[in-house]
Amino acid sequence: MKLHHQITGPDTGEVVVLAGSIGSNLSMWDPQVPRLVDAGFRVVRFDNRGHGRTPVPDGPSSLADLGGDVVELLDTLEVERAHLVGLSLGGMIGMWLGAHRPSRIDRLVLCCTSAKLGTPQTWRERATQATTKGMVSIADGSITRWFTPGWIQANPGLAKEFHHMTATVPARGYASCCAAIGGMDLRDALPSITAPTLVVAGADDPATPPEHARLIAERIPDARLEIVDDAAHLGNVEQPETFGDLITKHLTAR
Ligand SMILES: O=C(O)CC1=CCC(=O)O1
Repeated sequence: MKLHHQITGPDTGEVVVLAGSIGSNLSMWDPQVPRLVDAGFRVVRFDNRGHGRTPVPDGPSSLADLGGDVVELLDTLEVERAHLVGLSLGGMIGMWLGAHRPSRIDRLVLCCTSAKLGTPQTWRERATQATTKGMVSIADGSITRWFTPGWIQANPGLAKEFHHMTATVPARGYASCCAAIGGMDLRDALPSITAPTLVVAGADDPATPPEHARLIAERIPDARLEIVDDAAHLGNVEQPETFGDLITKHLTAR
């Protein structure tokens, strides 16, 4: 599927693809783009299928479908090899690509993500909630997982914007990506990833807690783990400087 995307930064820069969470759109990466562009990268970010301005697929998707979308995007842009920074569902896409399309991936940063999350039933229920109760009910739940209570209290305007971001995702698009997460188990694929990998977790993330990050870092050869304090699931928004530093240092380390 053709992904709606946005490119920022010099044509000659190494390409960094930013892959986001379920219920988001490419603007979730706003805090990291200027830093990456300053470091000389050409930043490519996209809306997952069924999210933002990318079309809604017919029926459930698999993680291989979402990974295939990114490969198609790289092909369209004539990019042979890119770094990938993914958060949550975006990190799952990154792990899938690292394991199944290793020639297309340079370095990986896997933020607030999991190699296996919940059960197929959990995600069928989430999909049914989206299509029967509506996306405002999904957004009401997401916001409490995405941010710590203190951050929401201190940033009511931004919290409202992120609530709106999820509430306006098409329910069938969200449900399609729920199926991809429910059907995913990347645990046995992790040891085959050869890309230099940084795993970042939010210490207060209730959705993909630090122990999920630890498992990923233990199974990917030579991966490094960082746990960021005072961050829930959208750690890149709650702790933008720390995430920006970690990502940029990992991608530029020689
Ligand atoms: O449940 C949430 O909103 C957190 C989450 C799990 C996978 C993902 O992309 O976001």
